[in-house]
Amino acid sequence: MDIIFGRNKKEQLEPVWAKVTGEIPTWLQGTLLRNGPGMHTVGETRYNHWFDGLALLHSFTIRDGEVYYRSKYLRSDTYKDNIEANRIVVSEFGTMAYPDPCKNIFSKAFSYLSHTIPDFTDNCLINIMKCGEDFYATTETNYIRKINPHTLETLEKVDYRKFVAVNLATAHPHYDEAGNVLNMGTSIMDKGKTKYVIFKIPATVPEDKKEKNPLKHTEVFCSITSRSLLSPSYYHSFGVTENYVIFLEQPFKLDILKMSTAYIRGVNWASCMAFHKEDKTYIHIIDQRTRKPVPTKFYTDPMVVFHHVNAYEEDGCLFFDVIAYEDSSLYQLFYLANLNQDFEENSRLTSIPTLRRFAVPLNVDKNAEVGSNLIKLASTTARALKEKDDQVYCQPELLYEGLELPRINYAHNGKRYRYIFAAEVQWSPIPTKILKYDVLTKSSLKWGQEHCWPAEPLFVPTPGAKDEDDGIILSAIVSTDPQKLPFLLILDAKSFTELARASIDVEMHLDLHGLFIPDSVWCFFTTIPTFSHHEPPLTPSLSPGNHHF
Ligand SMILES: CC1=C(/C=C/C(C)=C/C=C/C(C)=C/C=O)C(C)(C)CCC1
Ligand SMILES: [Fe+2]
Repeated sequence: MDIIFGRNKKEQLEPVWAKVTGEIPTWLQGTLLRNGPGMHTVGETRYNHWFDGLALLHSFTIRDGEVYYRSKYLRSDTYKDNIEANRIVVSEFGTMAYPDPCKNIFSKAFSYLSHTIPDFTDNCLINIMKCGEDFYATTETNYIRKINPHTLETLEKVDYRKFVAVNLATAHPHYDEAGNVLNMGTSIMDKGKTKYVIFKIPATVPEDKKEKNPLKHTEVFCSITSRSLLSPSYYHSFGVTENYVIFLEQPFKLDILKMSTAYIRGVNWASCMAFHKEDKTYIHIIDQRTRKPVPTKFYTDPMVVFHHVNAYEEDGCLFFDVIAYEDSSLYQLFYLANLNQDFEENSRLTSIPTLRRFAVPLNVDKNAEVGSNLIKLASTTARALKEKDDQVYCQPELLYEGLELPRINYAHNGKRYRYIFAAEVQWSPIPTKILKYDVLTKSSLKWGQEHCWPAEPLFVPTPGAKDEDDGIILSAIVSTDPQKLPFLLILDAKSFTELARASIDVEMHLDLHGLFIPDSVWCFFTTIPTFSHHEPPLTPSLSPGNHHF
């Protein structure tokens, strides 16, 4: 297991052709671009946690039934500083690092304390975000890194703080139909307040505006004051519907005082986060029309959510589906020391990830009896119990046990939907199968094969699709069997049967998240991607001249 998780992966700068078996649908043309940790040791030093690893971007380009692969380390400042020093010099989630061992530790500590919030890493290893015509590698700090999605080159380092006052931001933004980005971040102790800030980055900038970079037109959509100045909630994603935003202020919290002294105490950021099992989970529902939270105070039992699946409005209710845990043990499991030979014993979750559906009444009858259930629908067993003082206690419906890394047909984001594509996980954090879950019939289809560890399954719709599941699933599969090459799996999303696989002779890393860029998007680029002389010889159908750029 150490080999799969902890070993540094080589980058594959020259595109390498895959061996394709089966048939790739001819309409499927584009690039699957994904991100995840790839380097876990630098010189003699080793990261403690899998989420610390240096970002390795990889892409699978699908053209005319063929696939080629490449990968490249994100040349973040963190990467460059580490490589130059030949040791880890920048702190990550699970590893505190000391840039200059010769320098007087007190002077360094003093400079950190005087800032309260230290400068975070730009090792953007979690996801890829599309912002206007630009693509960014993202993590959860205030930094994102622009990348060239074709060559995987690293471009500008962008500090969110230049455009919106946030110290942290999620790696899971939402997009509306026009491509505008909606994201959330935490602003820590700014002007005496700690807030959760929802912000919008426009997809396009009006012609008459001087500043062409959409980020420069970022606007704050709404802010919610944290319940506590010094211990805001940690969150990894949030939900949207057509008219609302859903934010869970969960009892998995950051301790800002601990963070401000972590450096001198020699502890990592992860140790400054704690699950408060005695606290509630507050459900904030923000009305997009008024840009204000609805007045009713909704809450539920303590839980930890990393991934929101989807949400929608129907019959006067707001439904939201999340993958929830009973505690924060997931983050504990990814310490590399646990992901070793005795992995089966050391990496058991203490709570299994479950798909839970919440139903929130949008018009709360002030005169409803205390204790009454405000959800009067036959379609769900989720309840919302009226309490005194405008409070409503929400009890979810448990839909499925043992799934993570959920994706949907994004055309249904914020709308009524039926299918969830996810990785099946049981008591260990390792996906063993890919799953299609039907929230209507509560039935599932699965794909799995011995020794195969699938990555997050991504849905790509068929052009002109009618049904929600008209399309294909893409998932990068790594194998624990050294004899077996990793491959890009292409499933028919309806039947969940294999259409094709593209095996690639590289040591592929386990990744986290990414996106698919259909070839039609390339034509928006000012510089049309051309094939460099490093690339494999072009077949006539692959030459740029023959392509529909
Ligand atoms: C560096 C850093 C952070 C990094 C968090 C990361 C890298 C989280 C990754 C989460 C993943 C991959 C979850 C998957 O479900 C914090 C804690 C935000 C704040 C302090 C500085
Ligand atoms: Fe995630």
